[in-house]
Order: sequence, then C-alpha cells, then structure tokens
Amino acid sequence: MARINLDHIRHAYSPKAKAAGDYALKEVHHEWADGGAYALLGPSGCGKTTLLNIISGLIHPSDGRILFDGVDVTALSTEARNIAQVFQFPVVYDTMTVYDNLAFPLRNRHVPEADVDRRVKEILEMTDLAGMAGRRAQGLTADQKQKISLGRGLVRSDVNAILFDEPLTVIDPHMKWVLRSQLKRLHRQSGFTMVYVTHDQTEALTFADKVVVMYDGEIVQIGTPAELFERPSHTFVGYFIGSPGMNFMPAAVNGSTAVVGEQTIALNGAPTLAKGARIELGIRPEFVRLGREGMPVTITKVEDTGRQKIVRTQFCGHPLSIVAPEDTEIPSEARVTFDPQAIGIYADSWRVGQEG
Ligand SMILES: Nc1ncnc2c1ncn2[C@@H]1O[C@H](COP(=O)(O)OP(=O)(O)OP(=O)(O)O)[C@@H](O)[C@H]1O
Repeated sequence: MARINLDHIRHAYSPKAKAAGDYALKEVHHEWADGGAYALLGPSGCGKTTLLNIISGLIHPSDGRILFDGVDVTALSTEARNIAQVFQFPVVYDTMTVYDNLAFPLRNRHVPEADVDRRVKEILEMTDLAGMAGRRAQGLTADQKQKISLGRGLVRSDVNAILFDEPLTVIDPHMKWVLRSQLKRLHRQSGFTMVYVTHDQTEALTFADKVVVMYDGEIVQIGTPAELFERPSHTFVGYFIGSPGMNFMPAAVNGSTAVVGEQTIALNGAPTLAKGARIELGIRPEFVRLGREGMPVTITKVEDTGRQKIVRTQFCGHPLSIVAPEDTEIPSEARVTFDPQAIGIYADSWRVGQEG
C-alpha cells in the first residue's frame, strides 16, 4: 500500500505541445492518501485513462514526477511499481482453470501453496465463482471472465495500489451492483490504495471515499460524495453529479443579493468577485421549494419517478428543475423559493466564497 504523490504532472501526446490546450492532462499536483479509495470520474476524453496510465507506468508524463511513499517511481516500469491492474475487458488465460487463473499472480511470486489456496478461496467466494473453480476459463461468458480479472487484481496482498479502468463495463447490471458493494467492503477490510476510473457517477459515488472529478484534461474537484453534492467547486461538477444536475442561471451580484432576470434573491453572504467575470447562480433541484409563495415559475413538465416528482420549469427565461416530495401538490400558479444556504455563486465557472 502506498501514498501517491502526483508532483506537477502534465502530459501531451504530441511532443510539439506548447499551449495548455495541447495537453491531454493539464497540471495535476496532489497527494493521495495511503489506503484511500479514489474514483476518477468524468466524461469520455477528459484524461482519466491518461492519468491512470501515468500512475501505472504505461505512460511516461511529459512533465513532473510520480512518487510512491516518497520514492520517485517516474522512471520505473509497471512491474517495478508493484501494482495490480484490472482493465475494461477480461485478461485471463483460457486454457487454465478459474482457480489457476486466480492463483497465477501468487504462484508467479512463489507464495507458499497453502497461502495461495486460502487467498484464492476467499476471492472465489467474493466474486461468486466458487462453483466453477475447476472449470477452464475458455467457454465462460465475458461477464464471468471479467470477474476472474477482478479477482486476479485483488488476489495479492503486497501491492502498492490496485488500479481499475472501467472494470464493470461488461458485467450485467445486477452483478455490477453486487461487485461494487463487495469492492467497497474489500477496500475497507484490506486498506489497499485503490484508483478506479469510471464515467458513471453511481459507480464512483458508491465506491470511493474521494471522487476526483475531471473535465477537459483538468481535475476540477477532489471531494467526498457529500462535498461534491453540497459544494461543487466548478459548474461542471454541479451538472455532472446529481440527477437532475444543478441549476445554473446567469446572475448579477450586488452585496449579499443576486439578481436573476427581474428577481432579487437573498444570498447567505457577500461574495467577492473579480470585475468582468461571468457570474452564475447555482442551486440544486433538491433545494428549490415549490409552492404558492415566492417567485413565479412556469411549469413545463412533471416527471413522477415513484419516489419523488421532478418538476421542470422556466424561471425568468431560464430552465429550472425542482425535486419535490412525491405528495407535493402542484399549484396552478406555481412559485418558488431558494434556500440561501444552498445557493452557490460561480465566476467564470468556478465557485466563489461568500463571506457572512
Ligand atoms: N495514444 C494517444 N495519442 C494521442 N491522443 C490520445 C491518445 N490517447 C488519448 N488521447 C487523447 O487524450 C485525451 C484524453 O484521453 P483519455 O483516454 O485519457 O480520456 P478518458 O477520460 O479516459 O476517456 P474514455 O472514457 O473515453 O476512455 C483525449 O482527447 C484523447 O483523444
């Protein structure tokens, strides 16, 4: 297990890169805790795999260093970094049995056979493969083979970190849920440093203690699931986390009030704003109260999810989504109020502090 330091890392696939936009990964400078469970979350092309491959050693970064427990491993191969990896698609030996596939990484390192047996049996249980331990991998479904790959990633107990690159893509939805919960439990039991790449927010939020949200080659926030929900640092985090995502509207700020269209909205404090910045007011749909009091909205659609209502409205010419309790009565002349505590002010997409 190791603490991972990403020391001023940047990466461009073209050697001619100069401008920030030429870098697939813009500067990353962070320390990830020993034993942490991190999810790299973001849309396709944002740089998740590039960052993971820099940690594993498959890619040598254009700039910066990577350290495991304070030791510079930038020049070391994947093997020398002593990490386990699980990829999107299964990597198994077809002619070996399920048991031997799982035992392989241990036997390769001359682990005593009694320990191999104990560990492989634990992993067989965990991945729900115990019933097919003696079967050859050849002929198993993609789903079953991927469970073997996951098991092989988890079987060693002496690795510095385990890296997962969208490992549940080929797993069926029910098993996905089971494996996700098992991985979380295994992380708690084992204390491995784990880094898990996904573009699925549910996967990231259930697995990770800390979610690393990436957008356009940049880490825009590292936070607990609650922090990402309550205080998104960047408008992208607001959109991407939550369902529906956060509402954002162009606004002007005057002391401790914001003006959206013709409405004046009370804030929790007075944000400090740079001149000329593009200002937006952000509020999560869960913190907009729908009723007969407050500012007028026009309802465009009501979606009933069974547990709650998602009410789509127009507010001062801007779309505004509201999550309302299932038993909410929808008034014919609907109005809304915003909880000032839940309002965020964003300047050029980044959240600004509000002084009380
Ligand atoms: N080998 C390569 N050569 C040139 N450009 C690349 C290479 N690999 C990735 N890129 C580019 O780098 C950027 C980041 O890609 P990366 O694969 O890291 O993103 P990602 O977030 O993992 O996406 P996905 O979820 O689709 O795998 C993209 O613009 C991609 O086109």
